[in-house]
Amino acid sequence: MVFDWPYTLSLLWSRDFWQATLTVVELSLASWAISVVLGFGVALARQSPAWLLRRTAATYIWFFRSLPLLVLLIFVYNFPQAFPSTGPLLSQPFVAGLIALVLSETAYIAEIHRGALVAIGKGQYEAGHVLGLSKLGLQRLIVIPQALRVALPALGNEYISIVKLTSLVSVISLAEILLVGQRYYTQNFKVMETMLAVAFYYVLVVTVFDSLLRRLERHLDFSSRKAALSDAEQPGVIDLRERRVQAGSPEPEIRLERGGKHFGEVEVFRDLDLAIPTGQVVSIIGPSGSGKTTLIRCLNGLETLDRGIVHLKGVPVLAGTQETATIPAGKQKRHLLEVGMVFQSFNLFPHRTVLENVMLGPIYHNRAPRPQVEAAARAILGQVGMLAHENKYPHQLSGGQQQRVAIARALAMEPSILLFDEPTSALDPETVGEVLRIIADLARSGRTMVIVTHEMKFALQVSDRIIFMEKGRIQFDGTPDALRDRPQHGDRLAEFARL
Ligand SMILES: Nc1ncnc2c1ncn2[C@@H]1O[C@H](COP(=O)(O)OP(=O)(O)OP(=O)(O)O)[C@@H](O)[C@H]1O
Repeated sequence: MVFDWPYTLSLLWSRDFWQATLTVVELSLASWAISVVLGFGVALARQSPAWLLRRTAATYIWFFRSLPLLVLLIFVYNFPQAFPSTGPLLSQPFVAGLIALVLSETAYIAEIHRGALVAIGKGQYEAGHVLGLSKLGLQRLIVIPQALRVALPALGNEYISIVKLTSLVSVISLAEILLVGQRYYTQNFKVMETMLAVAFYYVLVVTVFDSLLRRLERHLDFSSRKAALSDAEQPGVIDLRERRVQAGSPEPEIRLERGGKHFGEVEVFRDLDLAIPTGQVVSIIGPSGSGKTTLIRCLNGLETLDRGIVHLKGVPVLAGTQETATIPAGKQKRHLLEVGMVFQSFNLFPHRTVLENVMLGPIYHNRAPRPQVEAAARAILGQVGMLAHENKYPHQLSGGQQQRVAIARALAMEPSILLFDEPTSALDPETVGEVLRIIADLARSGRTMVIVTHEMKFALQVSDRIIFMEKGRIQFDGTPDALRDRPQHGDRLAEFARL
């Protein structure tokens, strides 16, 4: 047999093949784009706390992954036999092919998204929560950009699979590349020559889109961006120590009334009362597992209380799940913006620069026009000594620098109370000092602060009040001097504080 090269080459500018290639591109892109969006919804539903939603999503994924696409195509195309009213729509091979591909691909893509969503740490959601982002805002600004970057290589792969799967649509007579090839070789019997041209068109589509997806991947890959120092001028340096807050309000800045919390069998605390007056700096110390972190997480709604009420300046803002009082979500959110939080593990948004991290909250809440927010963010970054790093991404910073940015991010929301959850525990000993210096400056500024810490010396130096917690109970609540003056008879606190 002589291979007819001139015939194969002539197929490369065949109008029928180029038309079919356009159909394949349209069908595959539309199927992919729709499945990427719907798949995200199914992935979210798969993780939903609502049992029915979770089960429905899981059943959808199970069913459509089990069903061969060919069966689905024939079923959708012949659906009008049972429901004639769907005829005008589903008897069009392109529409029937699109629906079958979307039904099937949404199930696969949902699992890709789920993998990407799992890769986003709980800390990212918590950081979004303390900045007062709504569920939608959190998805749009924090989750989707990060999940997309994680999922993109697998989504690109799925696109290539879809391009190849479009060849199955030939069974419902859509004039795609394979069907055009079949029509040619059934007339001239030049199977090999025709199929070589068919292969060329598929490879062409895949190669073009693969290179476009790679470009998009590179564009979204913030980890490979250059770490450039900024030469921005410090706009109006404000010394943290000069920003004294008016103290002396009759109501405590924050108050927990009869707080109770347990995790399963473990009761963390019960009937706990705590009131922090405006301008007071309180350090909470105590052995591991005594409930310090859970306590401050309950103060800003990161953990739900079982019992008790949290009041901000006398207004109830959070109620335990077993309380009869309910507080509207909108009211909770508005008030909780007053409570800033700095986490042990920083929880900066890795896909945003230092400046963008600091600006995110005020921009989201429309606190001021963008140039004003930017100037304020730069001023705060200057205060924490991070202005030169404003254009860097979090992974390009040391732990201490990341924590200073996290403090700046919390300050940018102008909270009336700042909670610190072991802010130096994740740091190298060399960088602990730089973060403690910033916190000490803030403490001297008259801000209301609650610091959970294991840094005893630091707590004694900067705090107005020390609380020692053990087994969920407050065992000591007094000034640093009162703690130092305690008789040294080897009790638990003296032993813990090594006084
Ligand atoms: N999400 C959770 N699920 C189940 N148990 C939890 C959870 N978080 C905390 N606990 C438990 O609650 C208790 C108090 O933990 P918490 O983290 O508040 O203590 P801590 O005093 O801050 O400890 P550390 O100083 O080690 O951070 C511990 O027994 C802990 O195991």
